[in-house]
Amino acid sequence: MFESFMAGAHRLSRVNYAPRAVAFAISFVIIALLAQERGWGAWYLAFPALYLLLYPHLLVVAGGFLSATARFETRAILADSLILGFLAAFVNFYLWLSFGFMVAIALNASVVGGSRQLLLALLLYTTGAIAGGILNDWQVQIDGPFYLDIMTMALLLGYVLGVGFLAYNQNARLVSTTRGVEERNRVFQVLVEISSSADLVGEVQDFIHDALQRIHDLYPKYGLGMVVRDVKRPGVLRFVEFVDISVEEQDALVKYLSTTRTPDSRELTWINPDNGAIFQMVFDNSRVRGNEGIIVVRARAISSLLREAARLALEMLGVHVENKMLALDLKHAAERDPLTGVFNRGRLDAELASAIRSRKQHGAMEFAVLMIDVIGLKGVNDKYGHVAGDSLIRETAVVLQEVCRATDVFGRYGGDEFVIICRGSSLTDAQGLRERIKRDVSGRKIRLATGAQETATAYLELSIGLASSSEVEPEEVLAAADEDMYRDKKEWYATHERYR
Ligand SMILES: Nc1nc2c(ncn2[C@@H]2O[C@H](COP(=O)(O)OP(=O)(O)OP(=O)(O)O)[C@@H](O)[C@H]2O)c(=O)[nH]1
Repeated sequence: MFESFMAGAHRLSRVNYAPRAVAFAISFVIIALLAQERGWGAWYLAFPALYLLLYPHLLVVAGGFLSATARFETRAILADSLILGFLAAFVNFYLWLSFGFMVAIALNASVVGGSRQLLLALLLYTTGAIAGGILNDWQVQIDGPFYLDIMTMALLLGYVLGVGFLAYNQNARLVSTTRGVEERNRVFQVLVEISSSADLVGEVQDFIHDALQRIHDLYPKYGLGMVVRDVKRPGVLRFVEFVDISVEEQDALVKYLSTTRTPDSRELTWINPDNGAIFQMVFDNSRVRGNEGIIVVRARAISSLLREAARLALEMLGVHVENKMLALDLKHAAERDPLTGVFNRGRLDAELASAIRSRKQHGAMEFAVLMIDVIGLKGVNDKYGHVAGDSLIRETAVVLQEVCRATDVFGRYGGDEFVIICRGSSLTDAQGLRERIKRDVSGRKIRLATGAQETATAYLELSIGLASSSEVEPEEVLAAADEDMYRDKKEWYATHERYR
């Protein structure tokens, strides 16, 4: 009940309440004992009783009632100074009590308001003492019975220790709050860094690696892991990244996560049965495109802040993985030929431009281009229909792709024409590739789909043109390869007269 009255009071008033109430109550006992010693009448205790026993409680309730600020309490301390000065005169300046009052108000005022408040408090204490002295005809009796001296000293000591203890606690709380705020700021900063790094880092895997590394820099004592998996099929782990976790433990974690469903609470503690290591896992709940993010922390327990950071990082990860996958899909769609799945003309042009640039900047970077045309596509179209023609184009792409080296850039230039760009290759290398195609691919028997489950066969015939930057200007390589291809085609028709 009283607690609820007090709840509205300022924190400073609430902190001061208990020490004030206790110290005042003991002061009253001392005054009562002194009154008995000196034979003062009971009526003499009415004012001290009201002030020392009742006032502290009324004060804090009033503070609560008025929803008072800290100022209310600093004013109350000044009022205490005046009244305690008055009380000092009232007890005929009994030395230990007067001294104790003064020390207490000086201590209180300086802790709460610094030197200005201290000066004011001492001034008011003196004023109260003078006013009380005048009213009390300057009756002075500074000594008291020994046991009261000791009691007052003990009270004073207890009060000083109490205030010191409170100040220490307040300070400790302040330090821990400051630490919390600092940590929060660091976490926030890292999350911002992760977010902005997403635009710089190209691949999702690199992004996850980078994000995890940054979180690890923040919490270096924990081993960390980040996993993106298919929500419906937990066994399908799309991305897995670990920092500061041994290979054996990585294997155990991957195995465990492949078979574990998402817990309802989105949190899990897992103990590796092999070595007893404890892992905390936080699951992301925004299932972007059917994926789920998991952050793994090797720790007995994690702070709520780290948990919160993990959640935010996962949310961000979800958004960025989504964006990156979308961008990859778009990039894939933009540079691929829909019929064959190999690079389209746009990508081939870009690769060619890049090869031309390199050749111009670094003279040694030679490149060669092979232009390949399917002979007789029109005939296939006419004889078996366009489905069969498409099938021939697709099969040609497959067999040519097989013959290319990893460094070659292969694509469909348009219609029945394919291009291979050989970067960093000499003319002899490219000639070798052309020979390989002529030998291994040309003349191959191809099965063509002609419609509903029907097939036909055709022999793949190719005319191949070749040009290299070692022979012509880089910009002219493609046109030269095209020209060479027509020469080759003519030659083919010359030797295969019946196809005319
Ligand atoms: N089925 C199909 N046909 C295509 C496609 N693109 C182009 N063509 C056809 O392929 C033929 C290409 O023309 P040409 O190169 O003159 O025909 P060709 O029969 O290969 O003649 P040569 O190359 O001179 O031997 C044209 O008839 C186009 O209509 C395609 O995507 N699918």
